[in-house]
Amino acid sequence: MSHEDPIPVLQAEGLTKRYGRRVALSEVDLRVPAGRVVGLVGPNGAGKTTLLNLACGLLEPTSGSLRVLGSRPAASAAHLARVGFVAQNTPVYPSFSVADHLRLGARLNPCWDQDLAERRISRVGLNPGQKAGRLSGGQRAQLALTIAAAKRPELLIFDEPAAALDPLAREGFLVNLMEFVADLGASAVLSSHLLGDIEQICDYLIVLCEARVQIAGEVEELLAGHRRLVARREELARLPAGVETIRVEHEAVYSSAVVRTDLPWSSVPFRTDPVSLEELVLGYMSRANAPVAGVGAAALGGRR
Ligand SMILES: Nc1ncnc2c1ncn2[C@@H]1O[C@H](COP(=O)(O)OP(=O)(O)OP(=O)(O)O)[C@@H](O)[C@H]1O
Repeated sequence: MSHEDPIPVLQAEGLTKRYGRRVALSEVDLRVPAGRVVGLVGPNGAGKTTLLNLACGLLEPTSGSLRVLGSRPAASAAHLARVGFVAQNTPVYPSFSVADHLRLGARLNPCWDQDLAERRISRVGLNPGQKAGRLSGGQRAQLALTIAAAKRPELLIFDEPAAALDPLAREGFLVNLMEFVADLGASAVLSSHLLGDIEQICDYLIVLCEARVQIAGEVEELLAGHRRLVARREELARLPAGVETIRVEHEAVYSSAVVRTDLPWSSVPFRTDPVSLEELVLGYMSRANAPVAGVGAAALGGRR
Protein backbone atom coordinates (compact mmCIF):
# COMPACT_ATOMS: atom_id res chain seq x y z
CA MET A 1 0.00 0.00 0.00
CA SER A 2 1.34 3.42 -0.90
CA HIS A 3 1.44 6.20 1.67
CA GLU A 4 -0.72 8.29 -0.64
CA ASP A 5 -3.62 5.81 -0.54
CA PRO A 6 -6.64 7.52 1.00
CA ILE A 7 -7.90 6.03 4.24
CA PRO A 8 -10.14 3.07 3.43
CA VAL A 9 -13.78 3.40 4.43
CA LEU A 10 -13.75 -0.11 5.88
CA GLN A 11 -10.74 -2.06 6.98
CA ALA A 12 -11.20 -5.41 8.68
CA GLU A 13 -8.46 -7.71 9.91
CA GLY A 14 -9.32 -11.14 11.23
CA LEU A 15 -12.75 -9.76 12.08
CA THR A 16 -14.76 -12.39 13.90
CA LYS A 17 -18.17 -12.14 15.51
CA ARG A 18 -19.83 -14.93 17.45
CA TYR A 19 -23.26 -14.94 19.01
CA GLY A 20 -22.76 -17.60 21.68
CA ARG A 21 -21.60 -20.60 19.69
CA ARG A 22 -22.85 -19.31 16.35
CA VAL A 23 -20.14 -17.79 14.20
CA ALA A 24 -21.65 -14.93 12.18
CA LEU A 25 -18.35 -13.61 10.80
CA SER A 26 -15.14 -15.58 10.67
CA GLU A 27 -11.69 -14.07 10.19
CA VAL A 28 -12.86 -11.46 7.71
CA ASP A 29 -10.15 -9.40 6.01
CA LEU A 30 -11.33 -6.45 3.93
CA ARG A 31 -10.00 -3.19 2.64
CA VAL A 32 -12.64 -1.10 0.92
CA PRO A 33 -11.32 2.05 -0.76
CA ALA A 34 -13.06 5.41 -0.37
CA GLY A 35 -15.45 6.88 -2.91
CA ARG A 36 -17.12 3.64 -3.92
CA VAL A 37 -20.69 2.41 -3.84
CA VAL A 38 -20.21 -1.00 -2.31
CA GLY A 39 -22.67 -3.84 -2.74
CA LEU A 40 -22.67 -6.38 0.07
CA VAL A 41 -24.40 -9.54 -1.07
CA GLY A 42 -24.89 -13.02 0.26
CA PRO A 43 -27.60 -15.48 1.22
CA ASN A 44 -29.79 -15.18 4.31
CA GLY A 45 -27.75 -15.60 7.45
CA ALA A 46 -24.45 -14.90 5.68
CA GLY A 47 -23.42 -12.22 8.18
CA LYS A 48 -24.24 -9.03 6.23
CA THR A 49 -26.26 -7.31 8.97
CA THR A 50 -23.65 -8.35 11.50
CA LEU A 51 -20.90 -6.71 9.45
CA LEU A 52 -22.92 -3.50 8.98
CA ASN A 53 -23.86 -3.36 12.67
CA LEU A 54 -20.20 -3.79 13.60
CA ALA A 55 -19.35 -0.93 11.23
CA CYS A 56 -21.86 1.32 13.00
CA GLY A 57 -20.63 0.39 16.45
CA LEU A 58 -23.90 -1.33 17.37
CA LEU A 59 -21.94 -4.55 17.95
CA GLU A 60 -18.44 -5.24 19.22
CA PRO A 61 -16.19 -7.78 17.47
CA THR A 62 -15.45 -11.00 19.30
CA SER A 63 -11.91 -10.79 17.93
CA GLY A 64 -10.00 -9.07 15.18
CA SER A 65 -10.39 -5.44 14.27
CA LEU A 66 -12.56 -3.18 12.16
CA ARG A 67 -11.83 0.43 11.30
CA VAL A 68 -14.36 2.73 9.68
CA LEU A 69 -13.02 5.90 8.01
CA GLY A 70 -9.79 5.17 9.83
CA SER A 71 -11.23 4.98 13.37
CA ARG A 72 -12.87 2.49 15.66
CA PRO A 73 -16.59 2.41 14.75
CA ALA A 74 -18.63 5.07 16.59
CA ALA A 75 -15.42 6.20 18.28
CA SER A 76 -16.84 9.66 19.14
CA ALA A 77 -19.79 11.96 18.46
CA ALA A 78 -17.76 13.53 15.65
CA HIS A 79 -17.13 10.13 14.10
CA LEU A 80 -20.80 9.16 14.42
CA ALA A 81 -21.72 12.30 12.47
CA ARG A 82 -19.50 11.15 9.60
CA VAL A 83 -21.46 7.92 9.15
CA GLY A 84 -25.14 7.67 8.17
CA PHE A 85 -26.82 4.36 8.87
CA VAL A 86 -30.21 3.02 7.86
CA ALA A 87 -31.01 -0.24 9.63
CA GLN A 88 -32.93 -3.07 8.00
CA ASN A 89 -36.18 -2.31 9.86
CA THR A 90 -35.82 1.50 9.32
CA PRO A 91 -36.72 2.47 12.89
CA VAL A 92 -38.52 5.79 13.46
CA TYR A 93 -40.24 7.39 16.46
CA PRO A 94 -43.95 6.52 15.96
CA SER A 95 -45.38 9.50 17.86
CA PHE A 96 -43.09 12.03 16.13
CA SER A 97 -44.20 13.64 12.90
CA VAL A 98 -42.03 13.64 9.78
CA ALA A 99 -41.13 17.29 10.50
CA ASP A 100 -40.26 16.40 14.13
CA HIS A 101 -37.78 13.85 12.79
CA LEU A 102 -36.13 16.53 10.69
CA ARG A 103 -35.98 18.89 13.70
CA LEU A 104 -34.39 16.14 15.76
CA GLY A 105 -31.92 15.42 12.97
CA ALA A 106 -31.00 19.12 12.84
CA ARG A 107 -30.33 19.21 16.60
CA LEU A 108 -28.25 16.06 16.66
CA ASN A 109 -26.11 16.51 13.56
CA PRO A 110 -23.59 19.31 13.11
CA CYS A 111 -23.61 19.17 9.29
CA TRP A 112 -27.40 18.79 8.94
CA ASP A 113 -28.71 19.96 5.56
CA GLN A 114 -32.32 21.08 6.16
CA ASP A 115 -32.79 22.11 2.52
CA LEU A 116 -31.78 18.68 1.29
CA ALA A 117 -34.07 17.04 3.88
CA GLU A 118 -37.10 19.17 2.95
CA ARG A 119 -36.53 18.77 -0.77
CA ARG A 120 -36.33 15.04 -0.46
CA ILE A 121 -39.38 14.78 1.79
CA SER A 122 -41.39 16.73 -0.73
CA ARG A 123 -39.97 14.82 -3.69
CA VAL A 124 -41.02 11.46 -2.23
CA GLY A 125 -44.45 12.86 -1.30
CA LEU A 126 -44.26 12.62 2.50
CA ASN A 127 -46.54 14.91 4.49
CA PRO A 128 -44.41 16.74 7.08
CA GLY A 129 -47.30 16.70 9.58
CA GLN A 130 -47.85 12.91 9.36
CA LYS A 131 -46.99 10.88 12.46
CA ALA A 132 -44.19 8.44 11.62
CA GLY A 133 -46.13 5.59 13.27
CA ARG A 134 -48.77 5.93 10.53
CA LEU A 135 -46.33 5.74 7.60
CA SER A 136 -46.22 2.66 5.40
CA GLY A 137 -43.05 0.54 5.46
CA GLY A 138 -41.82 2.17 2.25
CA GLN A 139 -42.58 5.70 3.49
CA ARG A 140 -40.75 4.93 6.72
CA ALA A 141 -37.77 3.78 4.70
CA GLN A 142 -37.87 7.03 2.71
CA LEU A 143 -37.87 9.04 5.95
CA ALA A 144 -34.95 7.07 7.36
CA LEU A 145 -33.03 7.47 4.09
CA THR A 146 -33.68 11.21 4.09
CA ILE A 147 -32.37 11.59 7.63
CA ALA A 148 -29.25 9.59 6.81
CA ALA A 149 -28.56 11.69 3.69
CA ALA A 150 -29.27 15.07 5.36
CA LYS A 151 -26.50 14.35 7.87
CA ARG A 152 -24.19 14.78 4.88
CA PRO A 153 -22.05 11.89 6.04
CA GLU A 154 -18.85 10.70 4.45
CA LEU A 155 -20.10 7.14 4.55
CA LEU A 156 -23.66 5.93 4.14
CA ILE A 157 -24.45 2.43 5.34
CA PHE A 158 -27.73 0.82 4.30
CA ASP A 159 -29.01 -2.58 5.32
CA GLU A 160 -31.33 -3.64 2.49
CA PRO A 161 -32.42 -0.08 1.75
CA ALA A 162 -34.73 -0.79 -1.14
CA ALA A 163 -36.51 -3.84 0.24
CA ALA A 164 -39.63 -1.92 1.33
CA LEU A 165 -39.78 0.45 -1.65
CA ASP A 166 -42.06 0.04 -4.65
CA PRO A 167 -40.24 -0.26 -8.01
CA LEU A 168 -40.64 3.42 -8.90
CA ALA A 169 -39.52 4.61 -5.45
CA ARG A 170 -36.63 2.16 -5.63
CA GLU A 171 -35.49 3.51 -8.95
CA GLY A 172 -35.69 7.06 -7.55
CA PHE A 173 -33.79 6.08 -4.46
CA LEU A 174 -30.99 4.47 -6.45
CA VAL A 175 -30.63 7.55 -8.66
CA ASN A 176 -30.65 9.83 -5.57
CA LEU A 177 -28.04 7.71 -3.91
CA MET A 178 -25.73 7.85 -6.91
CA GLU A 179 -26.18 11.63 -7.19
CA PHE A 180 -25.55 12.08 -3.49
CA VAL A 181 -22.41 9.97 -3.54
CA ALA A 182 -21.12 11.83 -6.61
CA ASP A 183 -21.98 15.32 -5.27
CA LEU A 184 -20.42 14.82 -1.87
CA GLY A 185 -17.66 12.47 -2.84
CA ALA A 186 -19.18 10.19 -0.19
CA SER A 187 -18.95 6.42 -0.01
CA ALA A 188 -21.84 4.02 0.46
CA VAL A 189 -22.13 0.42 1.56
CA LEU A 190 -25.42 -1.31 0.99
CA SER A 191 -26.52 -4.85 1.52
CA SER A 192 -29.14 -6.18 -0.84
CA HIS A 193 -30.59 -9.33 -2.28
CA LEU A 194 -31.54 -7.38 -5.41
CA LEU A 195 -28.65 -8.11 -7.71
CA GLY A 196 -30.13 -5.92 -10.43
CA ASP A 197 -29.89 -2.92 -8.08
CA ILE A 198 -26.35 -3.84 -7.14
CA GLU A 199 -25.42 -4.14 -10.80
CA GLN A 200 -26.99 -0.75 -11.53
CA ILE A 201 -25.24 1.32 -8.90
CA CYS A 202 -22.33 -0.48 -7.26
CA ASP A 203 -18.75 -0.25 -8.41
CA TYR A 204 -17.35 -2.46 -5.65
CA LEU A 205 -18.68 -5.86 -4.61
CA ILE A 206 -18.34 -8.01 -1.50
CA VAL A 207 -19.78 -11.52 -1.56
CA LEU A 208 -20.26 -12.88 1.93
CA CYS A 209 -21.32 -16.49 2.50
CA GLU A 210 -21.06 -18.74 5.50
CA ALA A 211 -19.53 -15.96 7.62
CA ARG A 212 -16.62 -15.46 5.20
CA VAL A 213 -15.78 -13.09 2.40
CA GLN A 214 -15.79 -15.23 -0.74
CA ILE A 215 -14.61 -12.46 -3.01
CA ALA A 216 -14.31 -8.68 -2.86
CA GLY A 217 -13.14 -6.12 -5.37
CA GLU A 218 -13.90 -3.53 -8.00
CA VAL A 219 -16.84 -4.76 -10.08
CA GLU A 220 -15.09 -4.00 -13.36
CA GLU A 221 -12.00 -5.97 -12.36
CA LEU A 222 -14.06 -8.87 -11.06
CA LEU A 223 -16.05 -9.07 -14.29
CA ALA A 224 -12.86 -8.88 -16.33
CA GLY A 225 -11.28 -11.69 -14.30
CA HIS A 226 -14.18 -14.14 -14.61
CA ARG A 227 -15.69 -15.76 -17.68
CA ARG A 228 -18.01 -18.59 -18.60
CA LEU A 229 -16.96 -21.45 -20.79
CA VAL A 230 -18.72 -24.48 -22.16
CA ALA A 231 -16.69 -27.64 -22.74
CA ARG A 232 -16.95 -31.40 -22.57
CA ARG A 233 -16.62 -32.61 -19.01
CA GLU A 234 -13.29 -34.32 -19.68
CA GLU A 235 -11.98 -31.18 -21.38
CA LEU A 236 -12.51 -29.19 -18.20
CA ALA A 237 -9.87 -31.38 -16.62
CA ARG A 238 -7.36 -29.89 -19.03
CA LEU A 239 -7.74 -26.25 -18.01
CA PRO A 240 -4.33 -24.62 -17.64
CA ALA A 241 -2.87 -24.19 -14.17
CA GLY A 242 -3.89 -20.81 -12.86
CA VAL A 243 -7.46 -21.08 -14.10
CA GLU A 244 -9.77 -21.65 -11.19
CA THR A 245 -13.23 -23.15 -11.51
CA ILE A 246 -15.73 -21.25 -9.40
CA ARG A 247 -18.86 -23.12 -10.41
CA VAL A 248 -19.55 -25.95 -12.80
CA GLU A 249 -22.86 -27.31 -14.05
CA HIS A 250 -22.81 -30.62 -15.88
CA GLU A 251 -25.23 -31.47 -18.67
CA ALA A 252 -25.29 -34.82 -20.50
CA VAL A 253 -22.26 -34.09 -22.68
CA TYR A 254 -21.20 -30.52 -22.05
CA SER A 255 -20.39 -28.72 -18.85
CA SER A 256 -20.72 -25.01 -18.26
CA ALA A 257 -18.24 -23.42 -15.88
CA VAL A 258 -17.61 -20.01 -14.41
CA VAL A 259 -13.85 -19.67 -14.17
CA ARG A 260 -11.45 -17.02 -12.99
CA THR A 261 -7.87 -16.27 -13.82
CA ASP A 262 -5.27 -13.54 -13.77
CA LEU A 263 -3.84 -14.95 -17.03
CA PRO A 264 -4.81 -13.43 -20.38
CA TRP A 265 -8.03 -15.09 -21.57
CA SER A 266 -6.31 -15.82 -24.88
CA SER A 267 -4.22 -18.43 -23.04
CA VAL A 268 -7.35 -20.42 -22.13
CA PRO A 269 -7.87 -22.94 -24.93
CA PHE A 270 -11.66 -22.61 -25.01
CA ARG A 271 -14.12 -20.04 -26.18
CA THR A 272 -15.04 -17.97 -23.14
CA ASP A 273 -17.83 -15.44 -22.71
CA PRO A 274 -18.29 -12.60 -20.25
CA VAL A 275 -20.25 -13.31 -17.07
CA SER A 276 -22.95 -11.11 -15.61
CA LEU A 277 -22.66 -9.89 -12.05
CA GLU A 278 -25.47 -12.27 -11.15
CA GLU A 279 -23.60 -15.28 -12.55
CA LEU A 280 -20.50 -14.24 -10.67
CA VAL A 281 -22.35 -13.82 -7.36
CA LEU A 282 -24.29 -17.07 -7.78
CA GLY A 283 -21.05 -18.83 -8.66
CA TYR A 284 -19.44 -17.84 -5.36
CA MET A 285 -22.60 -18.47 -3.37
CA SER A 286 -23.00 -21.98 -4.70
CA ARG A 287 -19.32 -22.73 -4.21
CA ALA A 288 -19.57 -21.71 -0.57
CA ASN A 289 -22.50 -24.07 -0.10
CA ALA A 290 -21.03 -27.00 -1.96
CA PRO A 291 -17.36 -26.51 -2.70
CA VAL A 292 -16.39 -27.76 -6.14
CA ALA A 293 -13.02 -29.37 -6.59
CA GLY A 294 -11.82 -26.64 -8.91
CA VAL A 295 -9.83 -27.90 -11.84
CA GLY A 296 -6.64 -25.89 -11.90
CA ALA A 297 -7.47 -24.52 -8.44
CA ALA A 298 -4.56 -26.36 -6.91
CA ALA A 299 -2.24 -24.11 -8.85
CA LEU A 300 -3.76 -21.12 -7.08
CA GLY A 301 -3.68 -22.91 -3.77
CA GLY A 302 -7.51 -22.93 -3.71
CA ARG A 303 -9.33 -20.09 -2.03
CA ARG A 304 -10.41 -21.55 1.28
N1 LIG B 1 -28.58 -11.60 18.00
C1 LIG B 1 -28.26 -12.78 17.51
N2 LIG B 1 -28.14 -13.86 18.29
C2 LIG B 1 -27.80 -15.07 17.80
N3 LIG B 1 -27.52 -15.30 16.50
C3 LIG B 1 -27.62 -14.27 15.67
C4 LIG B 1 -27.99 -12.95 16.11
N4 LIG B 1 -27.99 -12.12 15.03
C5 LIG B 1 -27.64 -12.88 13.99
N5 LIG B 1 -27.43 -14.16 14.35
C6 LIG B 1 -26.98 -15.26 13.49
O1 LIG B 1 -25.79 -14.84 12.84
C7 LIG B 1 -25.78 -15.25 11.47
C8 LIG B 1 -25.63 -14.03 10.58
O2 LIG B 1 -26.79 -13.23 10.70
P1 LIG B 1 -26.98 -11.85 9.93
O3 LIG B 1 -28.25 -11.24 10.39
O4 LIG B 1 -25.74 -11.06 10.08
O5 LIG B 1 -27.11 -12.37 8.42
P2 LIG B 1 -27.59 -11.61 7.10
O6 LIG B 1 -26.61 -11.95 6.04
O7 LIG B 1 -27.82 -10.17 7.38
O8 LIG B 1 -28.98 -12.32 6.79
P3 LIG B 1 -30.31 -11.78 6.03
O9 LIG B 1 -29.98 -11.69 4.57
O10 LIG B 1 -31.29 -12.88 6.31
O11 LIG B 1 -30.70 -10.47 6.64
C9 LIG B 1 -27.08 -16.01 11.25
O12 LIG B 1 -26.79 -17.37 11.40
C10 LIG B 1 -27.98 -15.54 12.38
O13 LIG B 1 -28.88 -16.55 12.75
